[in-house]
Amino acid sequence: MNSPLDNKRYAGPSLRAERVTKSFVTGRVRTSVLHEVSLELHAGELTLISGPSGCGKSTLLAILSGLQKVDSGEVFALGDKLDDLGQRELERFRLAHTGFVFQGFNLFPALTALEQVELPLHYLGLPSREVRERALRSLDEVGVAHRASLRPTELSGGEKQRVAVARAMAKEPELLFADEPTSALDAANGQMVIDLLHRIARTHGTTVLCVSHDPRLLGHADRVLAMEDGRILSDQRHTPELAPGRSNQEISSL
Ligand SMILES: Nc1ncnc2c1ncn2[C@@H]1O[C@H](COP(=O)(O)OP(=O)(O)OP(=O)(O)O)[C@@H](O)[C@H]1O
Repeated sequence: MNSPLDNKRYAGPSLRAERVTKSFVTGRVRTSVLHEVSLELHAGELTLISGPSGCGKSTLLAILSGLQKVDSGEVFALGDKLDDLGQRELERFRLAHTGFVFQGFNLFPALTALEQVELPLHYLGLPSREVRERALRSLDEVGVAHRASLRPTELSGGEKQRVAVARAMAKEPELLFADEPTSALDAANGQMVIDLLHRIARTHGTTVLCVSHDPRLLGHADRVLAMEDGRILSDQRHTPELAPGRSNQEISSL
């Protein structure tokens, strides 16, 4: 097995789940959330997992990203079996190879947009100059470089989510996970964020996995997995409605 800290360009499916089951026990009640879910995800694609509230989307994302353990079954990320990694190795794997975008942005109130993006790069141990260059490049890529010195209270919802995307991308992760990234946004900003995630998948070869119950996103993914009651019911490929020529200036105007 490769070391989990190797720079990974894995030729097979970047994420693979084999007959994954998961249940939660609350008091005396056991809730089965995932029933033998199997899937393969590939680099350079935006895959959307859609389905009604409570069907297990976030649990599946948490398992595929190593945040939660399976009850049975196996998960492979960039060729590594996640269950074989110890807690420390898993944390290092996630730091080096994964990025996350959440519904609530998860920005630190006291930090400027630039500092939010720089923070994980410092954790990676990169030299200060590279940290600054990468963070500025990442903010520029999502169209908010002109907001670099502002704190979250001074940013719109769409700008906050774009800073969160920049923070996730600055590490140049192979795997990018987004849990309901557009739920707190209006239609125009929601579309902008999903198109950004799609563009990132295409231009960086990133595996982007997005879970959402927002039907407006369906047309913006390369692939849609429809979930219900802890099972994947369908797996469809799309030609996404994308605006590839959108400039950063246009993005900034939203
Ligand atoms: N830590 C936990 N402890 C107990 N039950 C949990 C836990 N996490 C999730 N569940 C339950 O598992 C089921 C699936 O939850 P999950 O968050 O994966 O669904 P979801 O499809 O992402 O829903 P939503 O769209 O509302 O976020 C729900 O019934 C939820 O209450």
